[in-house]
Amino acid sequence: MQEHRPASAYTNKTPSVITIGTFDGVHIGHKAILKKLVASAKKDNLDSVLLTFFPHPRMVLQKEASIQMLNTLSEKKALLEQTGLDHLIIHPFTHQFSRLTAVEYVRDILVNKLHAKKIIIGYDHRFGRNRTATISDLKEFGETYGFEVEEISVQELDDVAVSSTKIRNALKEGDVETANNYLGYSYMITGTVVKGKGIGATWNYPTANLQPSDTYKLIPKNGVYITQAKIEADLKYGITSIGTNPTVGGKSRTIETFFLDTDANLYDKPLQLEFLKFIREEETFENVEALKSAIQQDEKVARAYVRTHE
Ligand SMILES: Cc1cc2nc3c(=O)[nH]c(=O)nc-3n(C[C@H](O)[C@H](O)[C@H](O)COP(=O)(O)O)c2cc1C
Ligand SMILES: Nc1ncnc2c1ncn2[C@@H]1O[C@H](COP(=O)(O)OP(=O)(O)O)[C@@H](O)[C@H]1O
Repeated sequence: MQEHRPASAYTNKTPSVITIGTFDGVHIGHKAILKKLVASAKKDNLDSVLLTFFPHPRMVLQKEASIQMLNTLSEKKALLEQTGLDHLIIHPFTHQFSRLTAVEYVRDILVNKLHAKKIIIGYDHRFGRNRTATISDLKEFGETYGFEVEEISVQELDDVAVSSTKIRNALKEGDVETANNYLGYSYMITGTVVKGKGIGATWNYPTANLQPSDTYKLIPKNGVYITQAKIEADLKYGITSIGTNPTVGGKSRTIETFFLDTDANLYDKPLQLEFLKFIREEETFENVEALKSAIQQDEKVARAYVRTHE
């Protein structure tokens, strides 16, 4: 897969089959559309192209600082890499770009730049300044400029939209198993290990504090989870606490993991944490002793899980 950023960096001249969208999560519904795209490219000797916008239009137009995404851009790239897609075009969504009229966008970008022969797109796709153009406009443009439009049905699109919303909602409820079923892989948070208060190690439960790489990444509900991560080339299981650590008077939210059976030094190292199962809610314990025995119990639960999953 070749990456092009922005669209003007795309210089390939091979006629293409294109789909357009955020594809946040690259979940099983998205994969079905991408499979269709890649198969269509093969059949008609076209290059498959995904045109995506980053930052997300809502981050730019509505200044939604709180927007939460299932994938960071680099996670999305890694997931798309596995689909057989030929070209990923990441175009920055700016105010200026948003003012392109439908005809300018179709003619200058889709046709002249990307050499569209076919566009596979949802029935409700809207584009151009103020999102006024519809799929029937796109079909008319297709007659003028010589490309075909394949419409993704209500049913197919509903499956996609529903699973995206369901994944977000499931994660916000801590239900990572449902989220993972829709994603087709384990939900992950990517980032770097940073210093914490240094309390964990004094209890024999050192915890790697994960600082997510991107602020827009959706963090699952506060609570304790079974997780896994690659530590120095080995896959290790962990117990991860997401929360404000109320027992020790914490204020800000942290993502802390005690990894089973390792004593690796993880400070300043990259970490990609995969979420496997919710164990329990975050609690405010009477004292540190009660917290420690709760963590011991969490470890037992995790070890039992590992035994049945290895
Ligand atoms: C598996 C696990 C479960 C935890 N559960 C809770 C909890 O329910 N309530 C709480 O206040 N802190 C909880 N903690 C967080 C501890 O308070 C935290 O690890 C401790 O403050 C050490 O932080 P440090 O990395 O800054 O040293 C949990 C930590 C782990 C590893
Ligand atoms: N099994 C382990 N799980 C997590 N971190 C570990 C483990 N063994 C060693 N470490 C190291 O210990 C650090 C955490 O120790 P801790 O006392 O909790 O300090 P901090 O509060 O700075 O996170 C981790 O960042 C990592 O470098």
